[in-house]
Amino acid sequence: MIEARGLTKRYGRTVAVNDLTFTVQPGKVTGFLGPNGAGKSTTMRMILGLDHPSAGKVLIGGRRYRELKEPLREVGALLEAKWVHPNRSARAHLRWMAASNRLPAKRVDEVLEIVGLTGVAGRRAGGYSLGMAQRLGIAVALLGDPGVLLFDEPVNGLDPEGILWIRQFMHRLADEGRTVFVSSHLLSEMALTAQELIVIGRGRLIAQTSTKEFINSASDSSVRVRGPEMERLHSVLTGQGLAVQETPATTDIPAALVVRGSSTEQVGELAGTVGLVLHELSESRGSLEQAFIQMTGGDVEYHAGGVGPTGPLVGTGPAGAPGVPGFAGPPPGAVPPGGAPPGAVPAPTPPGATPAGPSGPGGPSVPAPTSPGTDAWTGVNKP
Ligand SMILES: Nc1ncnc2c1ncn2[C@@H]1O[C@H](COP(=O)(O)OP(=O)(O)OP(=O)(O)O)[C@@H](O)[C@H]1O
Repeated sequence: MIEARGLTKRYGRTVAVNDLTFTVQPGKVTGFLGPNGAGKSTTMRMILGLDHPSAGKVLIGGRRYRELKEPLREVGALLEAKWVHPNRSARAHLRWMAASNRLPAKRVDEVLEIVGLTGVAGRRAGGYSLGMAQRLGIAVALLGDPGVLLFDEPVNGLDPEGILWIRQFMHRLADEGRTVFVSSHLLSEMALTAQELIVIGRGRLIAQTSTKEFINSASDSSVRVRGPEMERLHSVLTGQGLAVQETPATTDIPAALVVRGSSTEQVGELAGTVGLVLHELSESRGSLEQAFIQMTGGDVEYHAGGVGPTGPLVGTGPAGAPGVPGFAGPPPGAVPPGGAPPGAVPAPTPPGATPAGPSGPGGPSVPAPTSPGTDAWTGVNKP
């Protein structure tokens, strides 16, 4: 289990992590979700003792990282894949890691097998693809058979096969009862990977909730319904206080009613009770990414094309409901349609502009201060 309490990190005037309190439970994959610059990597570095909190604390199994007697046996991490000496083979690298952490050499072949690198373990790591390098990084993280695993944006740059492998692998680790904490800036990816979500924006907690609940609340959904007696259908639905909109027919799509704030079950049952025939009854769910941008919009540090927090990326309409008239989009920091997700904390007032840091577009992704010797002891994959 990982517990953060009031965790804060300041770099000069930049508050990278702001009073974060959350818990990561064992036995499931927990996603750490936030836009670029939200403070995910900084938080992970503090969990791993690579950075010191300015305030608050973070505990692994009830202890600070520096208090762990054999850290590699307690926590493994994948922060950046391409850090192995290019001329060293995967096996040689793992043997060196195992020896410097007093771990049995036989564990090297075990982890190579687990990540599927046995067949290429003798090849120089410099020639590995990104997917293979990620697997090697994961093998390093698993060397000490730790109960807690951290992955920082593990699928970045991978092809679909690599993404699927990592996703399934994380599920397997969680099924074994481990604590699996994985960061991403993509809600769509986390929707497929994580059972639980911790969502942050500009270093602050936005929500800690199950992925299912977060998605249900975050993305607007509507029911499309049509039948031969549209007028009667309309009055039955509005008679129940439902918000109903008519959508006219197009060349290939027939006219229908769009019902917000309801479900296909409710609409179908209402029609059924008055004996109305239906020709269509379907649910459409909004785009997750749109919902996520909307939810964290005021907390995004970097916007494409240098657009600020009040620019076009924010408030482009309700999630996945482009073209719905009368919706101008919420102000930055506003809760999504349907209210805040369960477990949501009040949206913060966006602080003043912070200086662009080194993790901005084009900059290195993890500008961690160097801690000589730390890598060998933690198994943290840093360049
Ligand atoms: N060593 C550092 N010195 C100064 N500022 C830093 C440092 N590390 C991070 N920051 C700043 O802290 C904030 C959070 O950065 P962090 O890398 O933790 O975010 P992130 O959510 O991991 O983003 P990304 O997905 O882009 O990696 C950013 O404003 C970043 O510029």
